Amino acid sequence: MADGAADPTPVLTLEAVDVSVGTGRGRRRVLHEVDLDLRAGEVLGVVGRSGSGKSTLGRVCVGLQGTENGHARLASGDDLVPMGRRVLRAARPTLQMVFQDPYSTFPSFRTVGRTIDLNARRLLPGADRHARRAAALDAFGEVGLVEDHLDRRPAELSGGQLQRAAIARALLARPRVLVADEVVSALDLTTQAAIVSLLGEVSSARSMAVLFISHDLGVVASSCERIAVLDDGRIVEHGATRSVIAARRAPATRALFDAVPRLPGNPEA
Ligand SMILES: Nc1ncnc2c1ncn2[C@@H]1O[C@H](COP(=O)(O)OP(=O)(O)OP(=O)(O)O)[C@@H](O)[C@H]1O
Repeated sequence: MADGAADPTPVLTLEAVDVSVGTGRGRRRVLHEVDLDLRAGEVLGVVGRSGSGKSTLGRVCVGLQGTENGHARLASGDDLVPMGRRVLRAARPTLQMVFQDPYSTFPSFRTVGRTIDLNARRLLPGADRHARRAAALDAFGEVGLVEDHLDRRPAELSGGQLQRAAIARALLARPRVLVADEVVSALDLTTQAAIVSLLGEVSSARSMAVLFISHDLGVVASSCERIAVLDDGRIVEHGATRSVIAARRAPATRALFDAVPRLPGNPEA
């Protein structure tokens, strides 16, 4: 919401979602009965150790991951889980995901602007070249980039600038849900803080739900008012960040808490 407060109406609600992956005897369940709601204007943190199922959960939220049981309902009432191809195709642009490595989004041989324009052709059907460029410039402005950045190749931008460009690319679709999967893990601490704060700003300004995935409880705690802790594919704690961290009921939460480095002389850091 524009005033910075989250709208409690869910944009997406997961109910008892089970996911299994692999085939034959290697098939196994990696998400168990996950309940979660994503709210407009809110950055919801999902934290868990490596392999706990965070990315799988993120993919469920954008309709990229098939599920075995449960529902993933949009505010419109459409369910992503048994959703037919036609409905999913219509909903997909409003569900966007940004990944850890922005170089996977932007091929090295194209300017960033060219890649974004190729996406814009699909996401903004009917928009001519000038309208697409204007939309890209708008999105760039929103993430703190300028026109000159559009005309550079990925190697000519910093990691933080390229991650901003990846967020801008996702914003072109005017998403209702943005899944940010370890988007700051490869960045230095100052750039991490800037990107985290940018996600909060765009979520609030656009009344967009952001699912912020990280293995780092410190990063999530600094950026999300509400968090869910995943362990072995189950949400073991879920609630206001402050309370979850203060109580640290689940062993997984305690382990993540203990992994956050403390500065000498500042036990609270
Ligand atoms: N397509 C797949 N085939 C087989 N196993 C898979 C597949 N996708 C995910 N997994 C397994 O599911 C589990 C959850 O994976 P997922 O990537 O969701 O975890 P994660 O918490 O995001 O891990 P990381 O932080 O290391 O990225 C892991 O054990 C992973 O090996």
